[in-house]
Amino acid sequence: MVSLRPLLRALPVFDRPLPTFDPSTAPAEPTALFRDWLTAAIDAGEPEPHAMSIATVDASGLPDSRVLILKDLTADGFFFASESGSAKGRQLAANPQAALGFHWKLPARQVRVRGRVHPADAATNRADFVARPLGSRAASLLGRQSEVLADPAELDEALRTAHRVLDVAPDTVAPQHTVYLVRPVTVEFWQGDAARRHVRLRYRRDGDRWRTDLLWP
Ligand SMILES: Cc1cc2nc3c(=O)[nH]c(=O)nc-3n(C[C@H](O)[C@H](O)[C@H](O)COP(=O)(O)O)c2cc1C
Repeated sequence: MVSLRPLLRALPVFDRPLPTFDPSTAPAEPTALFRDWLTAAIDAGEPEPHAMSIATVDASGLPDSRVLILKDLTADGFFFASESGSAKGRQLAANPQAALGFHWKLPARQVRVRGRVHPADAATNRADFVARPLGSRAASLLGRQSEVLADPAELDEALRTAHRVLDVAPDTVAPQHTVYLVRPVTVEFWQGDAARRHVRLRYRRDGDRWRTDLLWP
């Protein structure tokens, strides 16, 4: 097999104008800084700036990771939605802890979040579900995320059935649809730098307040 190494080594890293980040001006709350950075990523034209990786751990202790969409950010923390019966849903039921990773490539910024995960109650899940676009609701009605798909034709048929169900009963809610809150205990902001003098600022929850540390890059 031809080595990928020369190709990978030739790829530029942080070889573009980048913003600077002065941690001495950072707000007391990480949510405020997250909002600033997300807004900057949107303004910079970052595709899917609200996409994040979420790492969970399975029953054997093996980490797992996938990309999801951030649905909201409040003083409580970071919200996403998925299916409770999926691989991640089962992992979170057994071990309700997760790490989130945001990577905004254009400004070379990363945000890392760690914390406990709390599923929402049935009323919240229902309200979130009915506010989703039709195609997303139909896809969620399949309710088989992460199961083995024996034949792609089964998926097409199941989607047609889900659309028929929603035509007849538009208020139908997928029972597995779950909104999850990640309540952060740490949130780290990382600003990349062409000269590799990256800036890292970590917020740690301490009772009702946040403490901050700079970290060596
Ligand atoms: C940009 C992007 C956004 C995604 N958003 C979601 C999402 O909000 N919810 C979700 O369940 N899966 C989403 N997915 C699919 C997940 O990455 C994953 O394939 C799926 O949730 C099954 O994961 P699991 O088998 O680990 O449970 C998204 C994928 C990408 C690439």
